[in-house]
Amino acid sequence: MCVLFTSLNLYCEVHHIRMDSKYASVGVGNNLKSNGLKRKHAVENIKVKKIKLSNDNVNKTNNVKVETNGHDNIKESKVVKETVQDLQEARRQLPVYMVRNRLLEEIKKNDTMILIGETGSGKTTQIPQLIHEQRLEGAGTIAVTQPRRVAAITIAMRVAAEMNTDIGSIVGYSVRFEDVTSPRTKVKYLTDGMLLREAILDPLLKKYSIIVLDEAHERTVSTDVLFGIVKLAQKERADKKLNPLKIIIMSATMDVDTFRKYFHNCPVIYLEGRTFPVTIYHSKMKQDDYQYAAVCTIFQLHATTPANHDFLVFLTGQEEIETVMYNIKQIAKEATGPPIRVCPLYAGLPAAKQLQVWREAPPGTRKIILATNIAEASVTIPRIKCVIDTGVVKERTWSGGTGAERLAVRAGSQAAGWQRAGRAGRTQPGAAYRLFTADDFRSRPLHQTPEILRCPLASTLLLLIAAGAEPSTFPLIDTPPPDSVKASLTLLKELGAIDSEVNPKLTVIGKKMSTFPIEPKYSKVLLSAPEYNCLDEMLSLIAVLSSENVFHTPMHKREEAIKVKQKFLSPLGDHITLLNVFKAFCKAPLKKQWCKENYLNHKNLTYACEVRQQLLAICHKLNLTVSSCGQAYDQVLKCLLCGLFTNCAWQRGGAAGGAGVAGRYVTAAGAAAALHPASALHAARPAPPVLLYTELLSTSRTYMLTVSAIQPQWLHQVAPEYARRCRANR
Ligand SMILES: Nc1ncnc2c1ncn2[C@@H]1O[C@H](COP(=O)(O)OP(=O)(O)OP(=O)(O)O)[C@@H](O)[C@H]1O
Repeated sequence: MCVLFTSLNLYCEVHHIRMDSKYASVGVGNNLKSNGLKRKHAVENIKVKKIKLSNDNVNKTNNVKVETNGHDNIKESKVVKETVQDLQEARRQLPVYMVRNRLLEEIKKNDTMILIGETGSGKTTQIPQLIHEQRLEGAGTIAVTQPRRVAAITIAMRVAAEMNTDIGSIVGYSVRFEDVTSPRTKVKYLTDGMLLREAILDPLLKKYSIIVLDEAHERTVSTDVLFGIVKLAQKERADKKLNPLKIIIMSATMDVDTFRKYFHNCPVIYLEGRTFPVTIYHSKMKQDDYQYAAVCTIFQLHATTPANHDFLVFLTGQEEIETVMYNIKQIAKEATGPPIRVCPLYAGLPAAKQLQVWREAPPGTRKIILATNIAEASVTIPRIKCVIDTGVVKERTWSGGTGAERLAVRAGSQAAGWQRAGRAGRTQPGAAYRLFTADDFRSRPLHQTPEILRCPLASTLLLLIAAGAEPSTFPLIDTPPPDSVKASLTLLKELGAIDSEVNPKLTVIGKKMSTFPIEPKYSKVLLSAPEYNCLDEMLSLIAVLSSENVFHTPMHKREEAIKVKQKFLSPLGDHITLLNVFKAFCKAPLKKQWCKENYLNHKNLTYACEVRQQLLAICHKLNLTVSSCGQAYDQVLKCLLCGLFTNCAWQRGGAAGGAGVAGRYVTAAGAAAALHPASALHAARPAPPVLLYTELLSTSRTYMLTVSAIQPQWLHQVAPEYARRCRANR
């Protein structure tokens, strides 16, 4: 087991000042040529403001103090919690804090500005605090958006601690299903999706006097839409002589040219310097198996570094994280080095479990965090000394034409590489081990493709229309493919959410749909459920469908896991099977143990319970009657069809094809699709003539995921107009 690295220490000096650089992706390192970032994207001939840092008072203190007993015996170390003084001292060392007066001047002067500063320099935690200390927000509130909920929560907590105040008072956060703010809140961290939801109620976002759009490089659909919303809100507020809106766009690695053009050539402020260096290592040779390479690297480092050096490993998804976690635990039994605590971190993990990553491990124990790109930007996980970057990311792309999604593991962008490396070097000097070569890194695109160019747009368009915008004229940085927009508008029209595809307005049902933070097809299902007397079942089912896979099929116990799954299987298909699982989980007294015995994922089922609670609260607000249809599962499937009627597939050659063509279907859009081998219906004979699928996924073939058998006439009963069109087209 050996992975060879070449050391490319990009830090010639720790507190570097680049007086000549106009390049946005400052990332880590001061040598633009050697880190592969060319200046071809530099903004030429613009008024670039540079804030120069002084090295004088830069003092490398770690704000988690480790008291040792005089020698290097880590096991006997005592971790001391940060006091208010410690926190203030740590603040003073941050590059942003050191140039606060200059920065505040710029903020006062400009209505809109772009701020570029290295990872960990203090943009997210300090800028809003500094603004508030000067009361620049006036009577309004400062909103700071984050692409991910875990970042919004942990940063708000950090800022509240630095300001020595309770979370939810002056500093608060608002994320999907959780609002920890009060009328006193002046600094509010929130996900971009939440601000977008607020824009439905007030498109001018009048309660905010300053909006900080952080991690702009991520280009999530919600952030892209928000750029347009705040730009329009700023103009309209000025035109109507309402309270002015200040906009600050921030990142360490953004494409400045594009943003600057979009925001009327606003000033760009470059902030230089970071507190701690990060040394970058690249693999000397190409690694064919990045999971294997990651495990090798973990144990190489484990044997040679002190226990208080925690590791952060970037992987692509939950299954991969669980496999690597299993391998680490097995190898750790015989490996030399301190005890290990492995913590997963991915979007589908229940909120409380995600936050466990921020808990201190017992002294003398090494924490190894296995994360998806949820931990790539914004977050600070104290004690992370080594980042292990597999260099890959799982990316969904969607075809508006067939409605199929393609899920592929791809090489990440250079910006992602710098962001990942930037998770080290935040509370102490760090290192990033890239499991790919330097040449490979240099050949990668600078930035990833914006999400808006590759994902379904129905949810976003619904919110946009709910906020009173006209999709065809709405100012977006990048225009999504016309067939994506058309397919999404058609879907909204068919769901009854909008009155027309041209100049659309929300219908009554569309307005209700927009209050649910889930896909429109699912909110339509919930709104239809009282009619079928099954809202109780649908809440459970939609909650499970909004979570990650609840089945746990370990490679080494595959046969047994499949055998155990049989007891939940329904001949009607996967949806009722999932309902059986969820009902049994809710009844089980010792849930963790029960999940283990039944090869079910305890975390994902717990997350589904959380989601169900929140959806139920919204249903109560909308006065929907929650009742159960008992065992009348036809009702459940008909109700599901109310939202998913565009997801039907017919057996090729008709039902007469029998068992010979099992698994070969054609969707309403004309795409050939097969039943996924994991489906409860995969072995059904004769194969059901019509299926309802939840997702269509293209890998080597196009598969239907989470599927149920339906009666052909149901489609006519539930969506007669659509059924007629389908029949005419088939
Ligand atoms: N939860 C935390 N625990 C300990 N230190 C923290 C925490 N959050 C922030 N810090 C400290 O504050 C510094 C600044 O963090 P901040 O998130 O403001 O940086 P940033 O410039 O926004 O970084 P990025 O571009 O990566 O988002 C960190 O480098 C770290 O030293």
